[in-house]
Amino acid sequence: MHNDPRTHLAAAARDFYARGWMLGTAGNLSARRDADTFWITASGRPKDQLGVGDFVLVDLRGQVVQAPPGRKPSAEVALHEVVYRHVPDARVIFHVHSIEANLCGHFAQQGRLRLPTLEMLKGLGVPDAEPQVDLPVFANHVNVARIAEDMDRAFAQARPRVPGVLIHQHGVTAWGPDFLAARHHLELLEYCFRYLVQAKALAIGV
Ligand SMILES: CSC[C@@H](O)[C@@H](O)C(=O)COP(=O)(O)O
Ligand SMILES: [Zn+2]
Repeated sequence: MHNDPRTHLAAAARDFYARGWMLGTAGNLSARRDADTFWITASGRPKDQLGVGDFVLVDLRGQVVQAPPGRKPSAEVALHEVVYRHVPDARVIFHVHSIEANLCGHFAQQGRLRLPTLEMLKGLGVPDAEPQVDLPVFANHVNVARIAEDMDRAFAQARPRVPGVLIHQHGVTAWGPDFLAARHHLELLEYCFRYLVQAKALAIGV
């Protein structure tokens, strides 16, 4: 039970809820169980109170493999599938709704958000001295399958340079090879978002 990914996902959800990133049931988290399947949060559950009965096992085509009674996979499971299919070393995915991520969507141009040239981008795998890195920003369709199609098409052309994407007026999705790396990637992106919002408020060019 100690190494059950569901326990780690529930702990991450409590942490992110406390940071204000998963309020009102928002967001969804997943972790690969093996090459073909991953655990994902059940839809509509309070993210500060998840137990092992709040996770659904699905395969990479979105088929439910195992679900506790009355539980359905996250409505956004298709977005997790796209990431797992295209990014072989993604084993954990965190999707949260922070205020700063949503404000930053408004700073995007042509579907890309230029990240600030911060030392911390090294933690996102960008070692350049003057990093010029864009985060992909996808439109938020009511039909989640349409967002997944857009992501699938974009990832097929080029995987994002950093381990994350933004969905406009919705939230951020970050991933990593393990729980700690995925959390660090999410924290670093959220740091960039806070930086951009505050820089804008102070009218500082980044
Ligand atoms: C608070 S509504 C948010 C949802 O519409 C959705 O965007 C979300 O992140 C959570 O959906 P869920 O089906 O619980 O995984
Ligand atoms: Zn969402």
